[in-house]
Amino acid sequence: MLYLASQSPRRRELLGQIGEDHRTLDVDVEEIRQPGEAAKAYVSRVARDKARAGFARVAGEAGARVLGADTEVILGDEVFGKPRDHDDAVAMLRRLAGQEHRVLSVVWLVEQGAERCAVSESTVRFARLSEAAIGAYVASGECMGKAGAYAIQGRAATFIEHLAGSYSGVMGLPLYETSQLLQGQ
Ligand SMILES: Cc1cn([C@H]2C[C@H](O)[C@@H](COP(=O)(O)OP(=O)(O)OP(=O)(O)O)O2)c(=O)[nH]c1=O
Repeated sequence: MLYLASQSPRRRELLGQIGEDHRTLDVDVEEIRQPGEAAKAYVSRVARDKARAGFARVAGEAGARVLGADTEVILGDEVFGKPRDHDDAVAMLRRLAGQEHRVLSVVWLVEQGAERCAVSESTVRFARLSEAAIGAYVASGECMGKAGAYAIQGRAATFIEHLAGSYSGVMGLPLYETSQLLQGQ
């Protein structure tokens, strides 16, 4: 049985999109970047911790495989996770406006005796945004629970001038890379 160790509705929907039959596991992993920890190392560590925490719950089942993922928005050396509140979301969107940033999604697959991962890195360019546009977006509530305080699959689609990489990766689960991982590639 394949498990997805995630509480993210986007990840559940995305894994369903490619027809992968799975069950979900609710895991709670602390997302705190260590001082000096490189962005990619941090995203990978958190994704692996989620997959390991999930696997610990089902390790007794023969053939259990567990996916865990993490997505973060990276601007220069800064890592933007999910905003704490609306003020934090406004501050993130002000920084992203008119700029190009990276979105890093790492997926780990943990099973008995093996742990493997896949990485997806995308580049997203935001249009310049007025204070009114940022205010209206944050008031819509869509920013909450999303890395970088935006959702490409939602109204924030109107902010994105250019994307190079993986749409599903930005949304939280890179489907090409995940399917390669599941096929053992
Ligand atoms: C950039 C971006 C992120 N997101 C979401 C995907 C993730 O759910 C979230 C990033 O937070 P994560 O910490 O990666 O995931 P999560 O806490 O939501 O879920 P879990 O740890 O249980 O798997 O941001 C979008 O939905 N759209 C976007 O465009």
